[in-house]
Amino acid sequence: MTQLTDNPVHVQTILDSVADGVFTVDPQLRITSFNHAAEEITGFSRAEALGQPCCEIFRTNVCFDQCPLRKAFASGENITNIEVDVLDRHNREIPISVNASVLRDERGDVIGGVETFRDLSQLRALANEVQKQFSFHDMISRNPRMQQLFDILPDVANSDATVLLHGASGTGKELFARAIHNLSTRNNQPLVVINCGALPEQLLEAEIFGVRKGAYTGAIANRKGRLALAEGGTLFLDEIGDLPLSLQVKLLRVLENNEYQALGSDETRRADVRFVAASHRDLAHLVEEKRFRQDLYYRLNVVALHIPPLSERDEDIPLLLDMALQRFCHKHGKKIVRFSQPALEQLLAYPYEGNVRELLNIVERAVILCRGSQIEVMHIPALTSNALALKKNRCPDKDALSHLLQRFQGNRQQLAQHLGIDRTTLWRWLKKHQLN
Ligand SMILES: Nc1ncnc2c1ncn2[C@@H]1O[C@H](COP(=O)(O)OP(=O)(O)OP(=O)(O)O)[C@@H](O)[C@H]1O
Repeated sequence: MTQLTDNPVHVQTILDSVADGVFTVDPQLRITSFNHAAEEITGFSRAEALGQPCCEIFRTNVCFDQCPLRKAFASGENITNIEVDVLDRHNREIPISVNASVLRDERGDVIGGVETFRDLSQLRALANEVQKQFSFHDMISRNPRMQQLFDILPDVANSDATVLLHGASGTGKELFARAIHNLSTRNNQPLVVINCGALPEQLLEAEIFGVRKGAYTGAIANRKGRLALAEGGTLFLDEIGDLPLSLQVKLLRVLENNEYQALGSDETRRADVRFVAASHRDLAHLVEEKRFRQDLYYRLNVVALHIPPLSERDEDIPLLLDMALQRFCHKHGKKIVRFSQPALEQLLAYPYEGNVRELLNIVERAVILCRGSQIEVMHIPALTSNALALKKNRCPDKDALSHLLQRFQGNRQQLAQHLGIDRTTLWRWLKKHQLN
């Protein structure tokens, strides 16, 4: 009995009825069949394609080093769902997903290969649309609590009121501060950032309020503080909970009547500045412990916004992973199109105690390590118990920390990077053990 597939016309009709592009090649990779969808996606006609080397017609970014058909020939295994870009007849890049398999005769000898591919343009466009829909001033989130914050931010920004941002490290407090500044009428004046936890008291005072020549040994000239640099604009006081009590009094005075004095000077200056402060610590708790002035707390707490940690917004992780992949591929000039399924599962299950910052670090590292077109499990750091302890933001003991400090020859930036923590956290740890 003759089989349906014995008749080449039937075979072509069957192939043409498939929505995916399909072409076959001989062992020398010359095209032996080309279906209708392949014509549609590539823009080349069947007549043009037949007999040509497949890399002349089906021009992808992996033809020369990662050709799926060659891989299938070499391994004898099917290659599935590789995402690549193909150039159509008019040199437009089209994202596609490719499968490749070897074709054998009855004796098992290789007689060619078949490649099928699906146009992902619409899917990609949809994904971009989703990203846009959930984006707000460089931030992305589909979490209802975050969306509420995005919603009220324009009004908050317009009010010129002091804002207190509360959220764990890496949740995006600085991005919120920037959005508030950019949405406010002060947006044509500077936004100046100062981290209140990163400097010892005297230097911090000089940094915020400015310093008069001779106020202390290192003060060799008059210098403007960040408050003066932010004139007309916004001053973002990060880690306000770390502000020493003496400076809290000074700051309160600026908040109450816009007046301050530079370090070592008795000349009173006026400031026209909007304040946004942030803390990863609960300021009310610090007030109870008498480490933060209650009057300053009330002054700062006019509009308080709480940014939820990433662990309370799982729905954001896939969005952030996609955004991070795009961002770091662009930065490092790579063409990685996705995460493999096992890698994605691992990334979705990750604890991200360092919040969005940690997620970004993990993806950037993976992008740097990855040579192929998708991120694999091996590109993602495994969670060791040591890493887990550090992730919980627990401070290591004094010996361990001092040993690490020596290993990095006192370079705090490198040490913080090594530990996967920000410099402020490291500074707190060093302070705790009196290592600074
Ligand atoms: N929702 C978000 N969408 C996109 N990127 C984000 C988002 N939230 C945070 N990021 C990114 O994560 C990183 C950390 O954010 P940011 O510095 O604003 O956090 P933070 O809360 O101020 O941290 P810290 O308390 O340690 O100073 C930045 O690179 C920021 O761009």
